[in-house]
Amino acid sequence: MARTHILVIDQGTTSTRSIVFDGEARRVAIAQREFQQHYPEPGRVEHDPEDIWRDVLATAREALEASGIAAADVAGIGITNQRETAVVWDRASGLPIHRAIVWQDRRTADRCHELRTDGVEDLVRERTGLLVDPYFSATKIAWMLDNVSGARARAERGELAFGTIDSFLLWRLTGGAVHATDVTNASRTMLFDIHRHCWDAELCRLLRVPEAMLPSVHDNAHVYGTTAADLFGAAIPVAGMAGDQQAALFGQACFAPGTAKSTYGTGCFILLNTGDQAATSANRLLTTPAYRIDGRTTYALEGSIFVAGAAVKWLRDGIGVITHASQTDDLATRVPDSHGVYMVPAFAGLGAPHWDAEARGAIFGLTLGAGAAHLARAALESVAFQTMDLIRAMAEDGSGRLAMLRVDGGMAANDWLCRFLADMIDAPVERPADLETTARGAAFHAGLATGVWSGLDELERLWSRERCFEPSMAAETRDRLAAGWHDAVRRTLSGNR
Ligand SMILES: Nc1ncnc2c1ncn2[C@@H]1O[C@H](COP(=O)(O)OP(=O)(O)O)[C@@H](O)[C@H]1O
Ligand SMILES: O=P(O)(O)OC[C@H](O)CO
Repeated sequence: MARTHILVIDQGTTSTRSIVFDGEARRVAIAQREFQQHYPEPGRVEHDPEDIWRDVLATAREALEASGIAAADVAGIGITNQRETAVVWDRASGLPIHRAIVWQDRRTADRCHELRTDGVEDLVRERTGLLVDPYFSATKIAWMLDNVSGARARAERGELAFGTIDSFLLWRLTGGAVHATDVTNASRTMLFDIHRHCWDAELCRLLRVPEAMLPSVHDNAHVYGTTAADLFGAAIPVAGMAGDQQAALFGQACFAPGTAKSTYGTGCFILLNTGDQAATSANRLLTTPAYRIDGRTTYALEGSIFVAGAAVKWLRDGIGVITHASQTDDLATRVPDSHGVYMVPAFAGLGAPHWDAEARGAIFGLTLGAGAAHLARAALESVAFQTMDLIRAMAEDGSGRLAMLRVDGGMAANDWLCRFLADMIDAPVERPADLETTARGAAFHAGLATGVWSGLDELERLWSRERCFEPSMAAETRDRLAAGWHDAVRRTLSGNR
């Protein structure tokens, strides 16, 4: 019997999901686990790679069991992951030498400042499409090599391996046989030349990362290796890998230049397909590979927002204003406006277009009339305002007016947010029938590599829309709200650090 199902491992910032898709890309089963975040000091965020591995195995086995599909009927595994998060492990034992340093971690802000002062930024922009920021992996890797005793010498001798989460999982899934990554994850390290498609020796030297510890880099749809037989009862090919934001673009079937998606998870990442052109931005957006299939690269412009759902999580876990994230929908609907309250959620600095690692969160306009509903509304509004700024930046960079924006991620379940977003970007917001588009994108890659699906036309037909939110706000109201937001951002950037 032909193998027709795909198992996807979606390893996000706050949770790990495994999902089984059938040959029509329909979700058959899902298993999910939240895992522990470590905040050892202000500005530092770490994950224990062993927690991640434990949850990957547990959810993959659970999803397989719930689907009723035998491992032998799975055509391939797709992996998609939180990007940039850096793991360094010992090749002989397979054990990490330090907890993973997460993409939100700001500990290397000073080092990045130094690099900018040394004039490295232009080279980084030109070769990698990125800016010098602690967000990306390179300075996190160097930090581990400099702060774990003996690590740098071991890395230089080739005893240590670096990987983003995809690469670490591939290593574990294949029983230590394969050390590889895909082009989208490689491109987030600040070490990968996105035009020549290889690790850049000069950047490795400047950023002090020995090339001996880097994985080999492949297409997104590619058979990377097979799982160790004892893990699932049958060997399964690992046939697709992609960073979660690029996977979401693919899962949203944004295959044509000019199409865009925005994913609302912990952070929010807007990617605009620019075709085979690695378009550059005059507004501090990133240039990044969207996918590479059969050796052909499609690029995207990316706007990276560090805090989206995390602001809602903070309302829940940080200050206890809500007990469940979805309550923000109802709370925001209950009040006619935010009562002049603006939240600038710079909890982890500000990403595009400001790139200010030192900025800290702020709430403006509090009066005695402000309550929980206004705070919840201000948090949701801040996510839409940030999206608006980045879509305007893309338009200024020459993308033209956006015809529509496809949304996904856990927070896109929020109807109020989607309506407000359509108003603020003044374009329709389309929500797909299944919000698990990140996993779908990874499934598409694994399905292409294993022959479950034949090409992009077929994948486009598998996408379906659940709802479209049309803009209806008066331009004058939009301009007034946007002006209030920009004023709050200005004040945050000038004084709050
Ligand atoms: N209905 C909702 N309204 C607002 N925020 C939500 C809603 N549901 C989930 N969220 C937020 O979305 C995030 C979870 O989305 P998810 O895509 O699972 O994130 P990740 O992949 O980064 O772990 C959480 O930060 C949560 O606060
Ligand atoms: O975990 P998410 O979905 O917020 O995604 C994290 C991004 O990949 C970070 O670049």
